[in-house]
Amino acid sequence: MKWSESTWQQIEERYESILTMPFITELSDGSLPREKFQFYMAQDSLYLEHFGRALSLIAARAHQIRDTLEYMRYAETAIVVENALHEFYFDDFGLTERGKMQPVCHHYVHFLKSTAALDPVEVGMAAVLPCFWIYKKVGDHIYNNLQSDNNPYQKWIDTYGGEEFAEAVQKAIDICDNTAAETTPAIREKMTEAFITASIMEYHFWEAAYDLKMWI
Ligand SMILES: Cc1ncc(C[n+]2csc(CCO)c2C)c(N)n1
Repeated sequence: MKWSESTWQQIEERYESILTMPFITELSDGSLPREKFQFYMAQDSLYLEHFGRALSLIAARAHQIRDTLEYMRYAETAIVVENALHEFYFDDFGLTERGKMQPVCHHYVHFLKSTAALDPVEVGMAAVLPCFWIYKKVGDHIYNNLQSDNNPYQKWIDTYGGEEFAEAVQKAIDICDNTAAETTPAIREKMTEAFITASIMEYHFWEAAYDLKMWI
């Protein structure tokens, strides 16, 4: 069994629990309160900037030059393309500034950046994978269960349902599988651990937005 298959099995239950979170169900039916989405967008905008930096570190450290190129593209997409989505929502939802990074976003980006900088590069690759893979799965789930054609969050939903995004995600999974196959059992184990930790952080990112969780 591929590394990605056995690792996904270990987060399957957590993934299922993401699908029933109020943030996700209300985003799907369009009833999510505006202030919760605003909180999410502002934090996500900060997240993307640092996620792009983590991807750039991985790009620099990748063993294969073709993987370097791939992670450079991911970094560019994270910063440029995804930011366009945020700009749209900033205008549309009356957000003027991103504000301070709040606890869950802070925890997640620091985990990603320290893993990308200090752990073996294989572990960094595994740590950033849930960001792609979970968003793809959640995006598809929402897309397939759309209840209204007048959803204020439609643009967000479309971003993660597209074909181009699907290809990028599959490529990131394949790189991790090839990397896992070539590395040691100890590093493979650390890859799995990092993947699980990042998956848990994805859950908490949405939970924090719904609860508007801020520093005291
Ligand atoms: C908390 C959080 N996690 C994942 C994503 C999704 N995402 C961000 S960058 C990227 C890949 C390159 O575009 C993907 C899939 C997000 N927006 N926010």
